[in-house]
Amino acid sequence: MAAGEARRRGRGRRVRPARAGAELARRARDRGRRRAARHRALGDAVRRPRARSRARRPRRRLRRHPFPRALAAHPHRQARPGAPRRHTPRRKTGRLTTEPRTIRLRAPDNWHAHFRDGPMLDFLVPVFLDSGWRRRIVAEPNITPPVLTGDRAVWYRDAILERARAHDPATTVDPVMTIQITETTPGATVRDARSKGVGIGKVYPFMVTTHSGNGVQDYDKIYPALEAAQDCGLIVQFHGEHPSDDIEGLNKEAGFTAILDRIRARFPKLKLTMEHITSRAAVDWVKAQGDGVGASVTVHHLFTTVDDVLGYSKASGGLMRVHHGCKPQPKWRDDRAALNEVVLSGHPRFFYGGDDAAHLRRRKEAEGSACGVWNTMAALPLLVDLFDREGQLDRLDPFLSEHGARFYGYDLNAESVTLVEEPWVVPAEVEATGMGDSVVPMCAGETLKWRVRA
Ligand SMILES: NC(=O)N[C@@H](CC(=O)O)C(=O)O
Ligand SMILES: [Zn+2]
Repeated sequence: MAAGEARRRGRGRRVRPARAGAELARRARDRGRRRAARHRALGDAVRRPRARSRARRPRRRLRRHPFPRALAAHPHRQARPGAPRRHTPRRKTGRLTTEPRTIRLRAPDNWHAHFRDGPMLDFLVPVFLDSGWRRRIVAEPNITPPVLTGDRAVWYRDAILERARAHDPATTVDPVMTIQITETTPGATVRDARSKGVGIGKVYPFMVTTHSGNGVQDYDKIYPALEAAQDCGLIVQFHGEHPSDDIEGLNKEAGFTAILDRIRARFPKLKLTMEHITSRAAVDWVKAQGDGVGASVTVHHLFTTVDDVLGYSKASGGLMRVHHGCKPQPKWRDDRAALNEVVLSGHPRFFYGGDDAAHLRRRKEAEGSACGVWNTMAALPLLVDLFDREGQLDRLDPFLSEHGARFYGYDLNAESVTLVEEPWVVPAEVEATGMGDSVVPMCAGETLKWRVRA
């Protein structure tokens, strides 16, 4: 997004997190009072029971081409000046016609997220909780210095939990610990980390993404660590892009499957995840594997293509959109179609991993722009809208909170998160307290159909 554009958008507002929290709480109280008043006046239940709402919505077959519709409702279309705003249709519930629909989800897990460190950590943790991410969140290890050992992972988890408890003393958030596996990680370090409760090892390719200067060039060199991981049951997550300069950027993910084939042949019992996949090639590769291979999918890769980043889509208005830029970069429409199809089909080895990757505005809107999409706030509203439009709401809980939990060996969450079908304007930017800057969220300044209930 061009500098200053968000400010020009009248609908977007700059929100201070602390004030935003108070404001949300106040609005929630007001809503509760209004709802109670309506109950008293009308003596009726206003919230549609979930079972009934599902029963009423006939299950549609998965569209062969979900995108025309997804594009028509693409959030960026709504943001264009002068474009008609879409309004949430009010559903009729008996006599009442004004109460918005609600959906109660099993509390979602997020199998890939960046909490960062220092003041950014203080800033981000409350946003995760307020945006509905209140259970398991995989804490990526690419902080400074990186998380390379079990001891540092335990420190990081405690640091995240401390911030979470300060924001909400009753928090149920569960930061899932990771260690980064590099070419010099000894097997003993993997075993030690596992004994300290670390469940995931993370492999970044050399110099492909943020803080990946210590990433892997020669995958044979991580075999001792992978062997230990296979033995002690550490699941390994791969940022699946080939580090070789001989393989060009948009082909790096498809090219990486050759590396994974070799790893699979050598360590057939190693459980692994191909993360934040973006291509039909990756979808097909993961589908062709057995139970030991899973894949995480972000929300931005379900919605955007490379044209949205490079400024070729109508929605981009002909401008390069750095806030959509991330690694792996979104690919072509057919790749996005493959992601949508597999996720909406309910395939049990595909689960949500947001790759929530906040960067300060000055790091994004720069020559040498940092990669990463900050989707934490918009993710759940966008996913509910997508699954709803495709008539697949029944498959949203599995995608968000069941497939991943089963793959990683956890019980299903007992908690829930509620979303309300009410237009919600995503802030144009959020002040990054104490950092003299802000962070621009996905769908900045745009109106989404659903919002997370505080
Ligand atoms: N996804 C990104 O584009 N960036 C991530 C790193 C990563 O997960 O690749 C980040 O740390 O900002
Ligand atoms: Zn990431």
